[in-house]
Amino acid sequence: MDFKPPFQQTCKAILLQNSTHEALSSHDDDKVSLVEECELPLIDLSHLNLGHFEGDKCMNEIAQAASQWGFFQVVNHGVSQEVIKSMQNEQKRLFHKPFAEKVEKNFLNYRWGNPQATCLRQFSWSEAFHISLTEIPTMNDHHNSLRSTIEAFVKTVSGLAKRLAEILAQPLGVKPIYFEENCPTRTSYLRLNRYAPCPFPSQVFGLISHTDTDFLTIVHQDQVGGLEIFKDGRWLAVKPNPEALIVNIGDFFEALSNGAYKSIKHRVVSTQEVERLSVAYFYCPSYDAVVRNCGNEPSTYRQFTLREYKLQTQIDVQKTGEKKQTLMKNGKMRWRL
Ligand SMILES: O=C(O)CCC(=O)C(=O)O
Ligand SMILES: [Fe+2]
Repeated sequence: MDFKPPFQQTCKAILLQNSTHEALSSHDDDKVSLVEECELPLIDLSHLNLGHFEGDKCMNEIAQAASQWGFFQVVNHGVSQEVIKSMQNEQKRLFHKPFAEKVEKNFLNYRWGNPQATCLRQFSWSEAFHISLTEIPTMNDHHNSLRSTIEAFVKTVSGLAKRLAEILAQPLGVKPIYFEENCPTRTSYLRLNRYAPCPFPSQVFGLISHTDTDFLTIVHQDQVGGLEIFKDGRWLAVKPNPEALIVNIGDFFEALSNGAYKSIKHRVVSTQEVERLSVAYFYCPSYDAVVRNCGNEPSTYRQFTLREYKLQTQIDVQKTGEKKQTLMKNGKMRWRL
């Protein structure tokens, strides 16, 4: 039985339905073009344990990367190469299950493409399992090795996310207990991504441009490459470093920091030849935790909860086919004042 989602048929159907729009489309996110490659700021987390001077320097580097790039990579992060390798093997096994099985059982919240897409630029040529951390202990015994791998990965990555969030919060004057109080483990989640080879990579993205709805995201990408970030008005391809974990600031840290840290747009381009795997850990607050600027200066963001934000995002996606981070901008109805 075939494990592949019907990407090609779906894209053809979208094209048929919407040929005029596709032909006229001139959005800058539409275009897959050759972009320059960049190396993200690389931070060696072992320096945090080298005493005050080195530790403070490392913390400054983290805060600087968050404000200048919104993205950085870390090494000596505590997740062993063995766990990463085993995660990749488990992902392969999981994604290679028959498509019908993945969809019918809605196992681990399986998703593919984008059901709301009305044109190709809204379609993502990828599939994913969205795993809530509360689901992990309840996974049935068929999935013993998947469960133990996920547990090993999450155990380290969740501690890392909290640690990085606390480091980033320090210069903002956010109470050290903030994350302990507002981000219980159960509210974060893991996304296993698979980007299938795509026969027309210049026309459809692996994952369309977006920002992340969380405080921060920790990603491991394999050696294939394809992640691109929007920095200083242009797209840059992130050079893969399979030893490193990528950290990016999400919308909530941007609001909490009153814009000091940047939640920047990113996307994944498709490749024609090989599949690409990545795993992302999303560090989120509980649904009703209030996110507000904690500094002294006047806030450029109005306070909100994850519940409100998700609702707004759903409305935007239904209306426009994509998440509009621009809705964070402006007064009453919008997020950024
Ligand atoms: O696959 C990647 O490198 C990035 C994934 C991503 O941006 C996401 O899952 O939100
Ligand atoms: Fe993302």
